[in-house]
Amino acid sequence: MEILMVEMAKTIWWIIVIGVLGLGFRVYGKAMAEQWRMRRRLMMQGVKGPPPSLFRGNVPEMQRIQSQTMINSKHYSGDNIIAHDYTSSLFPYLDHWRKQYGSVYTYSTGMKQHLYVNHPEVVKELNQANTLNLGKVSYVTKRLKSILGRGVITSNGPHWAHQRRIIAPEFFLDKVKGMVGLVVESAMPMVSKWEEMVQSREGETFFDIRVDDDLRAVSADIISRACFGSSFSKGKEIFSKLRCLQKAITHNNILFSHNGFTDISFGSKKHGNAKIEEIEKHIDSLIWETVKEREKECVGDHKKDLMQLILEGAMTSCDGSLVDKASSYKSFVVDNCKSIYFAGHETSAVAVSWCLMLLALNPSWQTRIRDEVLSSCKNGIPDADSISNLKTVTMVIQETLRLYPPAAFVSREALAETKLGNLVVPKGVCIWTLIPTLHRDPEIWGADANEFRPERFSEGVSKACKYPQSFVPFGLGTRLCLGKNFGMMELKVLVSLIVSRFSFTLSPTYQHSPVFRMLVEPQHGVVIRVCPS
Ligand code: HEM
Repeated sequence: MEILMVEMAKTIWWIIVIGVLGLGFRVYGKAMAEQWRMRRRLMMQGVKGPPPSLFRGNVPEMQRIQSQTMINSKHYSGDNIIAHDYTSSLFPYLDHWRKQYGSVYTYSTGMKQHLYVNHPEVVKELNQANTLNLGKVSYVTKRLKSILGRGVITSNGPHWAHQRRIIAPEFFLDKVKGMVGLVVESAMPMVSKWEEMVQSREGETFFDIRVDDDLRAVSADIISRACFGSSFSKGKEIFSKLRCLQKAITHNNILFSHNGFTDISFGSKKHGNAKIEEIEKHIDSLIWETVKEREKECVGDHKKDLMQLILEGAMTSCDGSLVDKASSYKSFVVDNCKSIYFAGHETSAVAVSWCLMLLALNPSWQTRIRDEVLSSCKNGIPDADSISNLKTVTMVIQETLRLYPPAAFVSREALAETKLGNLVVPKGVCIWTLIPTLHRDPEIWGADANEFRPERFSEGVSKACKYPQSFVPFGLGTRLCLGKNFGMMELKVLVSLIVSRFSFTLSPTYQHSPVFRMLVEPQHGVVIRVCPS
């Protein structure tokens, strides 16, 4: 009898195992078949691409190309640095396939079919597609959940549209103009600190400054004060935790690592290790504490800064039916604060670092900026009026954003079948536009596309290149960067203040090594060699 019971238990156990495996294979098989169907539909429209393996798509080839590139990596210096199209070292497989299949091709990472789009005409279509059918890539937003939550950057559909409507007014041009003074105030302590450092080295012929951390701190201060008022006293801690989180998340390739069965079954948890979850919880509670402090301080008496708009927006969202119930008041507020914190400070700080690197290699442009700032701005300090006269500064910043756009990709997922001109993109396909490649395409920018020539922007973007819609440092279409005006103003102020006070070259200790950590940033920082004037 006992033996019979054991045998029965064993049989039941095997039935369960076989049932679960069968179900798993069915789900997996269905998802795989879907991917193959998407690929076939794209190929029938003339889109080519590397042949994928059955389970892992083109991931093995991506890994092989990537490791080959690491072995062959070169050392860059001087003019070589500017000419270096770093996409060939950061995303070598994309570059490899572009040369093989052209500027529109398809590839697979197993459970995801991708469409690479770097043709100016198709990018234009993407720019003009005024539809909620193109959202952010869902598997990437899952992986970034700890840092951006379900805020405006990562959400889609009506929930995204609602959040964007709440945040957008804070960054209208007239509002941004009113924040110039605040940006100057935040930047001056750093500039004075650098001046003191240089003066204290009297007698020495040069002084090296690693600019990145100081710029990050200034940019963090700016965004805290501009968007969240004085109540963000915990800002410093939040920023340093966000940076830790960014490094922890980008330890793995967040964009193109293999998305297999585990991604379908376990979603974001697969990548969530204990360290990431711990930092996330810490950041969320820091933000929530500051919100509570602010609510306690006084009610209804606040100036309408971004924090106030988000708080009011969260109230209406949670009362109404626009947002599904899971999105509570707390996560609405925390996620949007986190998003603005991240989007608003890393991007600007990295852009100024790259700009100083390029100016260090081009001292004649430093002189032109210095002359312009000193002649247009009282005491060399920009204000709401003089900032719009800084034409040379603007050109240099545009050229920096062309050669070193901090955001490497515009990415979208077709949430429903979508038409881009003549191309029908099946539902579920992820679309990738590699911004630096588009910005260095000689077809668009001419034979000098790999050179630093700010004068190409002297008559605006429309005259700088053949297809103006291909200049996309702030992204494109309906998801265009919300902080574009604010970011440009901030860059102009910082570059003007620094360049009008210091002449500098690139320190020999600078190691040119762009790295992708959600943004393309200088892996070892930018070190400038300041010469006392
Ligand atoms: C140099 C500075 C900056 C650069 C290069 C930059 C770049 C970008 C890019 C490429 C996107 C994605 C657009 C797309 O998918 O088409 C984006 C989105 C966004 N950026 Fe920026 N950004 C900068 C500064 C800022 C600042 C200062 C803020 C806010 C204070 C900000 C807030 C946002 C937000 C909220 C989004 C999401 C918009 C949406 O999905 O609707 N950015 N940015």
